[in-house]
Amino acid sequence: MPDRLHFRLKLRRGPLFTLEAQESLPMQGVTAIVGPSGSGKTSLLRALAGLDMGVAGERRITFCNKEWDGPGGHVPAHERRIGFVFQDPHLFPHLSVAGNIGYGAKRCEVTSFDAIVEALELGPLLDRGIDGLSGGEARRVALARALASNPAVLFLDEPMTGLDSQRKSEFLPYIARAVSQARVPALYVSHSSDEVVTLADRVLELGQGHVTGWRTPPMRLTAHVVAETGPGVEVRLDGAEDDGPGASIALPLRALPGEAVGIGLPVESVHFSVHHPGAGSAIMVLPVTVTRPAGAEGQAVLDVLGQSVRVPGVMRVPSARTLWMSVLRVLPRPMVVDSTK
Ligand SMILES: Nc1ncnc2c1ncn2[C@@H]1O[C@H](COP(=O)(O)OP(=O)(O)OP(=O)(O)O)[C@@H](O)[C@H]1O
Repeated sequence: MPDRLHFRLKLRRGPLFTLEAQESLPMQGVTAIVGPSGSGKTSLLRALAGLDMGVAGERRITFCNKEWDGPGGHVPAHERRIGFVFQDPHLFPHLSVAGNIGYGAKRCEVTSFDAIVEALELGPLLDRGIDGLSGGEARRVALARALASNPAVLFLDEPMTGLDSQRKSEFLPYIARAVSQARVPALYVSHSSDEVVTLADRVLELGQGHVTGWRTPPMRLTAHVVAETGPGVEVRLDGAEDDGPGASIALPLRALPGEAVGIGLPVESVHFSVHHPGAGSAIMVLPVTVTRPAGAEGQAVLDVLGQSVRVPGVMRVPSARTLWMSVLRVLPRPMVVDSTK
């Protein structure tokens, strides 16, 4: 079982808002924290980080069996080994890109500077000043600086704020790569679950200062537009057979034939069977292979027509087993994760 971050908090922010939340988060992979504006996402992250200690209230926080806040005392924020990436990159204007990344590294023993620079493709920028970096480059530098501080956990608070959708979809794979290569767990705050769907292993929802539940991230697949249909487009998964229960889905989206579209299928609409389900109510039936069975965290990895897809651990079946995946219905409709439009 992975280590966990346990917390129980009751903190008053202003006259009208109280963060009252209790949860236990696995410290493995990416945990997205989503919720509407003002629901307390940033307040939660700051409380867990040990910032805002002036706010009166109750705090019990244990990170990987180490008490951060509680009867045993208080670990100051700078000793929690949190790599923080904020909405604003907050880079040091007097330092080069390399200097910014190395700033965190100076305070800790770090051997992975080169690996971080490589994972985030920052090599060509190292000698530059930070003036003139694009929004996406600045975010990569901020992420690299956080990783170089050798963190035990990353806290990402809407790090893509202000980036356009093209830059967002470019930045996401960098986060995914950095998190998996550095093997550091991450809490990722976002307004939009679409934004983190490619990253998150699990999604915690907040509403009005309370945890309202856990949501399973949709299964993400890439498809290509095959036709415009008037109200939208028809998309098809690459490699799907032309006949049989279609591998195509109608999407309410403006896009041109040939364009790639990322779609998220709600897991409630996806079923698996050992035998072909035959013609029925499925709008899509596809053969899939189990690449990695569900582990402790309940995520299995499947090969779906050459795409690697993570799904909750419904299948405790051996590797290499072939199954049939039926998309029975799509609730409320396939979520458009990203597109070039
Ligand atoms: N320093 C403060 N003083 C008074 N009220 C505060 C303070 N910080 C936050 N709040 C209030 O706490 C509530 C939660 O704010 P918070 O920033 O945690 O929400 P959020 O979910 O991160 O919002 P957003 O998505 O807009 O960033 C809001 O009502 C906010 O006005």
